[in-house]
Amino acid sequence: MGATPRAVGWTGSAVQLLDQTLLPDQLASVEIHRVDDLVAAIRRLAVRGAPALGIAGAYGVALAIVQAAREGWDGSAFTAAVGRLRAARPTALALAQGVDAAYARVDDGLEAVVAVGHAIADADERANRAIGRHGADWILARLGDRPLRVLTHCNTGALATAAWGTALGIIRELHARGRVELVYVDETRPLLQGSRLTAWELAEAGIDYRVQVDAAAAGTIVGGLVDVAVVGADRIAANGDVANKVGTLGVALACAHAGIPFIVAASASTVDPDLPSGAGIPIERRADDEVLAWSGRLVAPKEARAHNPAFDVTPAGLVSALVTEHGASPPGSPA
Ligand SMILES: CSC[C@@H](O)[C@@H](O)C(=O)COP(=O)(O)O
Repeated sequence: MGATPRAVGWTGSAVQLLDQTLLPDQLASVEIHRVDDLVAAIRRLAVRGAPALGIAGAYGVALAIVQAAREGWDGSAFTAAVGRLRAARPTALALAQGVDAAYARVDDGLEAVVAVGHAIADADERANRAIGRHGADWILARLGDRPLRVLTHCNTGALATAAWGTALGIIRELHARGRVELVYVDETRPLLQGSRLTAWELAEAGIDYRVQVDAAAAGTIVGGLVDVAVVGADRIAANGDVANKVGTLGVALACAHAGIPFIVAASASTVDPDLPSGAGIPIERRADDEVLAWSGRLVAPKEARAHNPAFDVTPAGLVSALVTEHGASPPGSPA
């Protein structure tokens, strides 16, 4: 079982992505040579997960420099391309942060912009390792130093980050300490990041897991089969409200009912100081066919319309602890 390959990289002239839409069947990379191809790759979730999107955003600005030189863009074509990249997915704060940090160095040239992408990736990996340690410490201090049954939603692992993972990084750390009995993996409708990606990462890491449909999560939690739930975040408002993959709120509500901890793991940069509460977090709406079709076949009447928000917002009051690289704290307090 090898280390999970990097989700995002820079080849010297192109963005390299591990195409996550192909997992778990194929582990294959694609090289992206045009900014609008990167925008399309982000929209179809070839690369996804907030921290990985931040790295892709920074390298995407480098790609814009390369493409502009190749195709003779003027300044407004460059700015427009960077704008399309920044807006490719609205909920993950990291994408805009990665694009903005790289764009601020454009006048210093390609290497300076690429260095921003490398620095974001390095900082993310360091943050994730610290999140893993702090999260495992918090959980074991409260639940007792024993093997635990953990539930997670979506994918927050190496595939979603520079390496290691946030919530999945805590699970990896607990496993390294011999403290994981079983992980319940919500499949994560409609795009199955749980069953396709998290289950694959757990299998690679040798961690025992069961995939369950999202609708089973509340019963599993309230039925006493789970000791703790750990999830990631795409954006956290200043008051601690958390936007994460749709279905997270249901997990949090079930944890509150069952009286078990609901832990959010994310780098401190995920907190958006400009948003007083979760009501202001932009929630991505995705295409109807993600819900209404299954393996290319319609599974609803052909006139059906879908409600397909990609994220939901969990109120801070349902979050037992926010774990960042700085430690575990009650949500809404300084991270
Ligand atoms: C460390 S990843 C944190 C979040 O980005 C993750 O939980 C999530 O919701 C990802 O959603 P996705 O739509 O797959 O990009």
